[in-house]
This record gives sequence, structure tokens and C-alpha cells, in this order.
Amino acid sequence: MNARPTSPSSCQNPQDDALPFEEARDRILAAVRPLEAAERLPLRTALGRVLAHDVVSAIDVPPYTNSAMDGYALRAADLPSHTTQNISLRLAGQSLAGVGYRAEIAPGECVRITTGALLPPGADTVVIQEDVTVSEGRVTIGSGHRAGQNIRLAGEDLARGAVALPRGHRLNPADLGLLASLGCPEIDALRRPRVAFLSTGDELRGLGRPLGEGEIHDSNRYTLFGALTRLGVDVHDLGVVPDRPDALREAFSTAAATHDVVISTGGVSVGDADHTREVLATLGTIGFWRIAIRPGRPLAFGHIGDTLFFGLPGNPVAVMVTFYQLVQPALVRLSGATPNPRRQLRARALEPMRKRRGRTEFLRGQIETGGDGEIGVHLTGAQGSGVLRSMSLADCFVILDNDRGPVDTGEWVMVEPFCDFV
Ligand SMILES: Nc1nc2c(c(=O)[nH]1)N[C@H]1C(S)=C(S)[C@@H](COP(=O)(O)OP(=O)(O)OC[C@H]3O[C@@H](n4cnc5c(N)ncnc54)[C@H](O)[C@@H]3O)O[C@H]1N2
Ligand code: MOO
Repeated sequence: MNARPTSPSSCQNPQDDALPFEEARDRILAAVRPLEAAERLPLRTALGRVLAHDVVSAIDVPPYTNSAMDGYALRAADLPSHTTQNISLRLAGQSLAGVGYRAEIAPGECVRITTGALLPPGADTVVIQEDVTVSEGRVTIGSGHRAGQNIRLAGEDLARGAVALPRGHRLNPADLGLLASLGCPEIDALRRPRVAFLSTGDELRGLGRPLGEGEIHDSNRYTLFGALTRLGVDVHDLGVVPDRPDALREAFSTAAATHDVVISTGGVSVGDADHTREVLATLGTIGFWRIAIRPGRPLAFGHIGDTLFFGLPGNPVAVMVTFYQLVQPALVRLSGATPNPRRQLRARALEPMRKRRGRTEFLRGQIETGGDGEIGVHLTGAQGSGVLRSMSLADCFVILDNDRGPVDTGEWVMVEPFCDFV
């Protein structure tokens, strides 16, 4: 019996060895061993770096009990006990930020205090200055105050000996401030993954040169540069390599010798000039090379020695989708960082969406929030895997899973907002 002919573009081909998306992602993650080497860095150069150890606070934060407002510090026991009664306290002195009032406040006394100033001994409550009248060295306070109000207790943000930030945390601007508040001038960070990337393709031209017939500008090295730089890895652009097996072999093996990860784009499909897979197979091992996703179906994942190799497809949006969905999680794991869960939200499709069953599709969309707070999503234009403009306009992926068919307006879909990872 003759074999049934299959369409080359079909993803439902029964002989198709394309891996389901989740399996591909899990297999890649399982192949990654996090880096362990650490280096000591001054605090200001540590932005975006991953902590090699827990940071334990050597002090209380705040370091002393202080006032949260400008006003008068007093004993709660002196506050009026009845709702209608006023009290009058003797103004004994002042406590300013940096110059505290050291004496004990006696019953019937209060002290002028500014925000952040040390709370004098004996005081446990602050009444804001707008709520008092001051005359001839006495302060009159009405009702409606609460014992302990407007006080920041020593150690209430962070007690001495507590873990301020855990190993694996990637430092953001707030963390730099937190570490500064603990008095840490430097931290131990994990070594950054060294990542090389290159383009393959004889049609590619650099920027600033006019295009000849059949030539295009190389955009993949720019999207990858941006995405890798944002991720905080150590980035090395190895340029464009010609579509020749010997040139690719030389480029891949040199890159693998000095990098933790090598990413190529182009040449992974079945065309006559697509040599990435065969070259990878001669230099190392291929884990798999076809995934049931769109865009990004041909993707050669493997190893050259200990180096992870990602042969991404050439189409510019396929590069971005496979990078964010498969490469980036692997790089986060390699860098020793605790991954942030990616939030997926349910949104109403604001237009029909084409979808073929049997593969996971990543469409480019924009989130809209209606007056009732309901989230909707529309597409940002043509969804071809070469159309970068619709990627550039997008603020989310619309993720249509394997078993889903075409989507009608008004149906629920899942969206992944870019703010979590792009
Ligand atoms: N007969 C088949 N043809 C194709 C299949 C298939 O299964 N059977 N798969 C298609 C899919 S899906 C994709 S994705 C592409 C992937 O092909 P390659 O990885 O071999 O990529 P190229 O052919 O080298 O390039 C594809 C496309 O992208 C442009 N490109 C490449 N590099 C860059 C770059 N650095 N900057 C901008 N644009 C780039 C290139 O000019 C092509 O237009 O294969 C399909 N074909
Ligand atoms: O799946 Mo390919 O990535 O359509 O372009």
C-alpha cells in the first residue's frame, strides 16, 4: 500500500516527530545545570545580578524606634481618657532626625519630634502637629488618639539576623536600596552566563549598507542583543556566518569553547542551505529539532561539550517567540536565579483568531481593559513569522494551546503580558 502523501506545512502529520511545547520546555530545563561560581561586587554594579548567598541583616531595620510624623512625642498614658476632654502637657524639649532627646519623658511632659527622629525614652506615641495647639511652653491635645500611633518600631521592617534577600534573587533597584539600608557595601553574585549569538544566511547584510537584490538586513542579531542584554547575561555578538558547513563548524566550535550557551538563527529547516542541524550533530548532540508550536517549529536544541546550543529558526518573530518561551527560561535557570512565575490572564478575544489544532500558537496581541474592568485582547496585525512590526506593537502573547481550534470574537483566551519577561 502506498504511503499517504502529507502536506509539508501540516503540523498534524501522523509521522511528525514534533514535540509538544511543554515537553520541549521541560526537556530543555532538565538539561540545564545552574552555575555556581560567585564573585564579589560593589553594590552599584550588582543591579540585575543573582545573589550567591542569602543576605542576612546585621542590624535592625529601622535601627531605632522613631517617629513616622512631625509632631509631639508623649506617653500614651497621658492621652485624654474621655472623648471630650483635652489635656495640656509641658513641652520638655525636642528630638530632631540625627539629634535625639536623650532624657526620659516624665508623666505630663511631651517633646517636639520630627519625622525619623529617635523616640525619647518613656515616649510611645506621637500626635501630629496639626492636632495640637502650643502656647507658652504647653501643648494642648484633644481626643481621638490611639496609644502607639505614628511610631516605627526598631526592627519592624527587618529584624537583625533575618534573611533580607534569599540566594537566587535577582537584584532590582529596590533591592539595592534595601541592601544599602543594611549597610552592605558589596554582595556575592553568581557568575553571569556567557552567551554567544550569531546569524547564518548568505542573504544577510549589515546595517548602513544598501541592499542588493535578494538581500535583507540582519535583524535577529538586534532582537537577540536586546533580549539578552535585558536579561543581564554576558553577551557576545559573533556576527554573520556564511551558509557553508565548514564555516558553521568553525564558528560553532570556537563559540562553544568559550561560552556557556551558543544561539544561532537560521538554517534549521529543510532547505538546501540549512546546515545547522547536521553541523551540530557532527560537533555534539541534538536533543530534538521540531516542536509543535507556531512560530518556531524548527528549533535545534543540543550540546557541544558542556555548552548548550540553541539553533533558532531564521524567521524574526520565530526567533523572539522561541527565545522568550524556551531559551529565556533556560538562561534564568543557568544563571542560578529563582524564576518568576509568568502570569497568564484570561482575556476576551476582541476579534476572531485563526488557529490550527495540534500545535501551540503564540499570537501577538495588545491588552485592553474595558470600563467594567474586564480584560480583552486584540491582535496587533499580520501574524506571519517574519512580521516584526506586529511583535513590536504587542504587549502580550495570546497563547492558544495544542487542542484549541479557531477562536471566535468573545471567546476566552489566555494572554501572557510582556511586562513579566520582555
Ligand atoms: N519545506 C519546508 N520549508 C520550511 C519549513 C518546513 O517545515 N518545510 N519550515 C518553515 C518554518 S516554520 C520556518 S520558521 C523556517 C525556518 O527556516 P530556517 O531556520 O532554515 O531559516 P532560514 O531559511 O535561514 O530563514 C527563514 C527566513 O528568515 C529570514 N532570516 C534569516 N535570518 C535572518 C536574520 N538574521 N535577520 C532577518 N531575517 C532573517 C530569511 O531571510 C528567511 O526569510 O523555514 C520554513 N520553511
Ligand atoms: O514556525 Mo515558523 O517559525 O512559522 O516561521
